[in-house]
Amino acid sequence: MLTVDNVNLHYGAAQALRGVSITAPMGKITCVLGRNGVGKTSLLRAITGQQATSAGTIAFNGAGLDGLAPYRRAKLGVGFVPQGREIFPLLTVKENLETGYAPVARKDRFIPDDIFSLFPILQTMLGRRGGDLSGGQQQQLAIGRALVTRPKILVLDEPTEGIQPSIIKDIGRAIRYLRDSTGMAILLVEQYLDFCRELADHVYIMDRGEIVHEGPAETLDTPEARRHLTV
Ligand SMILES: Nc1ncnc2c1ncn2[C@@H]1O[C@H](COP(=O)(O)OP(=O)(O)OP(=O)(O)O)[C@@H](O)[C@H]1O
Repeated sequence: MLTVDNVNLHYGAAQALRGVSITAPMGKITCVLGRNGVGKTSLLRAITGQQATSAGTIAFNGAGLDGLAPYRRAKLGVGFVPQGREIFPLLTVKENLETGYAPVARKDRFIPDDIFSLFPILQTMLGRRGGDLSGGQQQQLAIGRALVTRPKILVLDEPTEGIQPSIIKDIGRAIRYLRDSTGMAILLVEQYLDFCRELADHVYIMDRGEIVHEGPAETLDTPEARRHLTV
């Protein structure tokens, strides 16, 4: 499992994470909710190694991640689907998927069939440029690219943002399938409450850089949880 223990993160003098502790067990979907700007993306940046922490520890399946560069964490099985998707617009869908080869052994440098079973549209659009895809298709491509790296934990930053409902359903199904078929850990950050309530095994809520609530998905309906989520 992923263990984040008492982590602080600063941008200059501004503190974005304050003593954050969470776990994301294998075979479970863990969801972190919270309003805009409470530190959700910063938490994922700390986990994936894009932003240095100023205190605390992060470990995955017993291996300390602190101080490791993002590609080293990818090699250890941390797959990341960033906010805004970060698809290469001028590369084809196939080439975008192949950018996921970097951290994998030479023998594993192929695109697993599962990706096309989960997202058939990617197969039909393999030769199209990433920039020509719709937002929802780009999100599927971003998840596909992360799966090419053979992650043991999939970390997703607001996968439903700006995406039409039918594709949100497909993405939810894919995340559930990945949990059940591969036993990977899934950690996702969201603002969309219903998506988390349906999908999550365990939820955390953040407010102003801190974890302020933790529990099973049903606890999202308690007045205390709602208070932290309403604008
Ligand atoms: N590169 C940066 N430099 C300085 N401050 C930053 C930087 N990135 C984020 N922040 C600040 O850190 C705080 C947490 O931001 P963060 O993006 O982690 O929140 P978030 O919950 O993911 O929000 P959103 O839902 O908008 O993505 C905010 O106050 C934000 O302004």
